[in-house]
This record gives sequence, structure tokens and C-alpha cells, in this order.
Amino acid sequence: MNRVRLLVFNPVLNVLDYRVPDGMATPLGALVVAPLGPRQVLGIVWEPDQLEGEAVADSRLRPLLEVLPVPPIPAPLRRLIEWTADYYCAPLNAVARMMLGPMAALRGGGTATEYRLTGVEPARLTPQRAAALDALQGEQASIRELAELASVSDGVLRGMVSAGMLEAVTVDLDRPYPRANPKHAAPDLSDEQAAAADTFVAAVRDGGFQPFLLDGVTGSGKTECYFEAVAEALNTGKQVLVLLPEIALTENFLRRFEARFGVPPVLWHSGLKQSERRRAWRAIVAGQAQVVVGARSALFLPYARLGLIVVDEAHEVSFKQDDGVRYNARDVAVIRARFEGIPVILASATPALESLQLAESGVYRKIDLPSRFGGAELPDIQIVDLRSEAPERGHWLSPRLVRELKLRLERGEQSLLFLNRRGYAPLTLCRHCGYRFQCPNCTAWLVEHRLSRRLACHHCGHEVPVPDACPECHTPDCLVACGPGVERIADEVAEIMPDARVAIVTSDTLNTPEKIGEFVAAAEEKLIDVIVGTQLVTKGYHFPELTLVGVVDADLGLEGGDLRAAERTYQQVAQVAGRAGRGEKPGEVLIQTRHPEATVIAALAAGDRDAFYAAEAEARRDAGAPPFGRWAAIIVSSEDEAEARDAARAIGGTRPNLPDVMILGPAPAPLSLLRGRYRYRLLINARRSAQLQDVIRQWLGGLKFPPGVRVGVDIDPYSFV
Ligand SMILES: Nc1ncnc2c1ncn2[C@@H]1O[C@H](COP(=O)(O)OP(=O)(O)OP(=O)(O)O)[C@@H](O)[C@H]1O
Ligand SMILES: [Zn+2]
Repeated sequence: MNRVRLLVFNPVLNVLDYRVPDGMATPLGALVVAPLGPRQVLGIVWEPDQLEGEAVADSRLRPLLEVLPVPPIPAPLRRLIEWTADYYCAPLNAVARMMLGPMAALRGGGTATEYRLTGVEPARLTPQRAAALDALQGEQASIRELAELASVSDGVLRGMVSAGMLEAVTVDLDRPYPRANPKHAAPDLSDEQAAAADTFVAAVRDGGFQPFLLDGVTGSGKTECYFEAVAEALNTGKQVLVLLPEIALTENFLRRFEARFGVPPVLWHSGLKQSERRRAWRAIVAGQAQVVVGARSALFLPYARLGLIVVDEAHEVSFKQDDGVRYNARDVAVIRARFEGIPVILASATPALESLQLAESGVYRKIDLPSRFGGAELPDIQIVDLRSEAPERGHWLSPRLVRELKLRLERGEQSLLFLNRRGYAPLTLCRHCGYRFQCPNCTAWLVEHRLSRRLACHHCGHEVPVPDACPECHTPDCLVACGPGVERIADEVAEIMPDARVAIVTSDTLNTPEKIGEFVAAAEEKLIDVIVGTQLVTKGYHFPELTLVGVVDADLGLEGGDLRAAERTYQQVAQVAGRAGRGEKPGEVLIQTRHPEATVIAALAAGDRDAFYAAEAEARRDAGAPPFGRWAAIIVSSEDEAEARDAARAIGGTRPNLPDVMILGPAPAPLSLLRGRYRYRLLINARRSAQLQDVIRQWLGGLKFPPGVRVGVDIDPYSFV
């Protein structure tokens, strides 16, 4: 009898065996539907010896129901899924789920129904219909998605369909994407760029696993260089995956891609409409999608003919996923390239110490672009010691920074002020009784957002309107904002330069592709004088008229328990500094700090990257920290505080005693309450020789917890809160 072993998508069961009905073809990797009790379950045909399962007698096997009409998951991707599950101590089917598209896409292409405005506008409108009419100009999507866009109920939109204001459109989900043209607008590369590009092109042409670290200063044209490798993949009919750290950057990338290749790339991220998602997934598995640009979730998709992976801004911590499967897309991208036998390019102006170390030890091949394109110079960097050059009371911009800002405004040049804090003020308190606004679900202060007149938790999204009186002592008009966020800095700019056109750039203000597009266009057309932004504007953007960058508080990132705080501060400040002087005019950077003597600040001031990395490497070596030693975290949480504490203690009490593994904790997490769950942490610091994952699996495998307790393992953690 013909039997198969399946990896199934079920929270409790992972592996099940089935009988294959006569005449059904079930190659390895096939996606199938199988009966499970009275229900059905989705599964993937897997190598039986790779999946541990209970041996079931032939006679007890139930037959598979159907094979889904999509190509089987290729072997290299199956191996990647196994590797990822094993390395990150995650369930195999949770990892495998990341390669699946929407269920509807697995069932076949076909069509979807979407709706759009017809142009019919009755003379009298309900307020909801008027709002929808406004919000839905130029949009086309399902009723559900349109309702979300317009913030009205589905019912309102259904009514508009009946009234002839919205019409149904049938969308063909298998309509092909337009073909990119590798010769559309090929640039003239500098000698330095051409050398780098030739290396990448040869690697794509020859195939085979080759990891590159493209280490080029800000504005050196890293994108142009790897675009040549993309062009080579297009010439040879291979697919390319470009990973970007944030959706916000895709808009900018898209414009550049289209300018170079004549058509936009295929996008993949959480913001896609259902129909776009279905279409993209099907084009990816069919090999029709030539270049896919996405956030980390694009990494596990079943590309039919992958020929190159690029990870841009590869140092970014947002490549690390911190919920569900806790994996690092930068690292897994390299592993995927290895299984696929293809080149991978990690591009950055400020590589992670881990990546530099791998380059130094010869695992990655390092390609350098040491100078800016077109003769632009790197900006001049100055330190403002806030202890001797203090801003006025209740202000945050030092006199020197204010002078430079005014000078730029006079000259018609642009400035950028960087502060990595959204909203108006990070803490609000009552002047009368000292009451502080805190999130009920998290160990966190509520952040005032003056633009939306709300107090918001940046961890769980909890929001309340700003009250008129203190909720504790009921004194009216007694609330004080403590500390600055970008909105407050923007107010300060407006106060000192009333004529300046100021743009606030954060994930609150630039939350759709349209808004990002408008911002970029406005900045390029010089309709903005001062940009005040969070880390969102520190990378990827190229505004030639921008000549001044002010770092409002360089010490901010050094606070808190982040074990990579110095490196992250270095990267952020170097990246934002890199936005200055990219055109013909030279750039200047002012870094405000209270700790000019700190190694990272001194290195930034001296423009001495090597000195910073050397000192940081030394410190990490001493601490046994990555890349010299290894870390892992165990995070225990429950809605019940005692339950969480007991579970953490039970884990602590059974800790293994090994010479090459040190275990710290359990201790309450810095964010000891998050989204209503009480949290405890353990930190494991291991020598490279230790079999870290095996140790953790054995340790936790023997323990049982109440159903309300979650125990998460974070291998190579980036977050310590
Ligand atoms: N060979 C070239 N021909 C024409 N323009 C180029 C060339 N190389 C780079 N440029 C332009 O120079 C600017 C900087 O290049 P790019 O944005 O690729 O740099 P980068 O290395 O990615 O910088 P960052 O790390 O700061 O984002 C871009 O506007 C780009 O189009
Ligand atoms: Zn909260």
C-alpha cells in the first residue's frame, strides 16, 4: 500500500500518516488536504525519516482527500524549514506556515471580486457615506478592506453598492506581472562600483553559494551595485528576493527600481490586500514574479527559481522577529542561500559586528565601497556637549544647533532633526499630586500624542483621550508633559523659525505608501525645510539639498538594558549623519550629548568606525557576548502573576549545571507586564562550544506548565525587555 507522512498545520499535532488513494500523485513537498476527525487539515508530504512520528498500522490509515493545484515545496526549502525549526527551537509547522500564501491561493488562481467608486454622488449623503466617498478615492479592494480604509462598517458600503456609488470589479488573480527590462536605464558605474558589481554579476551567473558583505559608506551607491546583480538574474531567468527592514522603505525602493528596470517589483508585506497577496504568492511559486521586495516574511516563500538574495540595511534589528517564531531574517537568508546554492548580498554602511566578524574570518566575502558616489564628501561631525551648551529651559535644541538651523533656512537648504521618540512627550504627570499616566496592560508610561490628542501605550496600543483634569486629584489643567518627542521638537522649531516648513516623520504620520510617496516628493521638491523624525528617516533616503543633521539626544539609546546599545547608537547616528551632504553641498552633523567621552560618541565624532568596532569587539570578547559567545533567552509569561513566577522558578530550579553555559535569572523582565501578561526572563550565556539548543530542549522538554503559561525561547536575542 502507498502511504505518506505529512507535516500538518495543526496546533497540537505535527506529524500524521495517511494512505494515498490509487491514482493520486503525491511527490515530496506536495500540499495536500487530509481528514482529521470530522474536519480537514492541510499538510505537506515530507520525507518520513525527517519527521518523527508514531508508527500507525496500514489498516488504520485514512486516505488523503486531495492534492492542491500548486507546485510541490522544493527540497531546499524543506531543508531550510527543518534547519530554522531546529536552530530557533520552534515548532516545525509554525516555521512551515511562513511559506504558505492565503488558503485561497493554494486552491488555485481564478478571480476575486473587488469594489471601487463609480463617480455617482447623490446630492444628499449621510456623514458616513460622505466620509467613505472621501477616503475611497482611487481605491479598489474587498468590502472588508475598504471598510477598514474608510473606518465605516461593511453595511455602509453595501448600502453604497445598492445606491450605485460603488461597483463590483472582477480581478484576474493569475494575470502576469509586467516584465522588468534589465537594460531599461543602466547607470554608468564608477570604477569602484563597477568592480563590486562585476563580482556580484559573476556570482549570479556562475551560481553556487557565495555570501557577500557589501560594506559601503552612506551614499556610495550600494543599491546601484546590487541592481547589476539583479539585472544579471533577469537576463538568466532567475528570481531575486530583496529584503528590506521596514515596509516604510519599500516605497522609496520601488521608485528607484522602476527607474532602473522600467516596471515596479512584486511587493510582499503585511500591508498587502488579499487579492494582491494571492496574486503575488501564485506568481512567486510559478516563477513568474521576477523580483520580490519584501519585509522579512518574504524570506520563506516557495520561489520556483531563486537566483539571488539581497538583504539591504542588513544591520537593522527589525530583521529579528520577536514573536511567534523568533528568527533573524538576515541570518536565515544566508542559510537559505546555502541550501539553494545561490549568492546572497548583505548590504550596509554600518554592518553588525556579527557580520564583520564573519567577513574577517573568511566566511563572508567583503566588498568595500569606501567613498561616496559623484565626489560627495562624508559630512563633518561635531559634538555639542549639553552640559556646557545647554538649551533654554523647557527646550531641547542647543544654541549652536539653533544657529545652524537658522543658517540653513536662510540658505534655502534642508535640515533633519533626529529623535527616536514618537509623540509629544514620553511621560505626563499631574503637577498637583504627582500622578503619572501609566498603561494598565504594560509596565510603561503613556506617551502624549498632541496631534491626535491622545495618550497612547507604544507597546500594546492602549489609548485614552487626554483628560482635562487629573484622574487622581481632579485638579483641572494640571498636567505637565515631561521630556520631548518629535512633535515637541517640531513645536520648538516652529517657535524659533515661524516661517520654516516642518515635516514630522514617524510611523504615526507616514503610515501608508501614499503618505510616504507624498513626503519624499515634497522633500525632493524643496517644500520642506526641516524634517523632524524617528529612526524611520535615518536610512535609505537621498535628499541632495539636505545639509544639516541634528541628533537631538544621542544618549537616549545608551540607556536601558540593551546589550547591544552602543552598537545600535553607533549605527543609528552614523546612518542619520549619512543623510547629510549627499548632493553637491557639503553636510554637517551636530550630535547633542551629555557623554562626549563615551567610546561610541568619541568614535562618531572622530569618524573612526574601526576604533568603535575594535573597542566594541574587545568589550564583547571580555563579556563572552556574540559573536564570541552565544546568548539565548527564555521568556515566561502568564496573565496570572503567581503562575508566571512559579513557572519561572520551576525552570530556574531545574537549570542544567554545565561548564560552558552560564544561566542568569529568573528575574522579572524589565517590561514585567506586557499586554496584560506578567513576564519573567532567564538569560543564557554560552561558549561557542556548547550545544546550546540541545541543552535548552532537554532542559525545558522535561517540564510541564499550566495551560495559561507561555514559555518562549529566543536564540540570539536582540530584545532584552
Ligand atoms: N553610478 C551611478 N550613477 C548615477 N547615480 C548614482 C550612481 N551611484 C549612485 N548614484 C546615486 O547616488 C545616490 C546614493 O546612492 P545609494 O542610495 O544607492 O547609496 P547607498 O550606498 O545605498 O546609501 P545609504 O546606505 O546611505 O542608503 C542615489 O541617488 C543614487 O541613485
Ligand atoms: Zn500597554
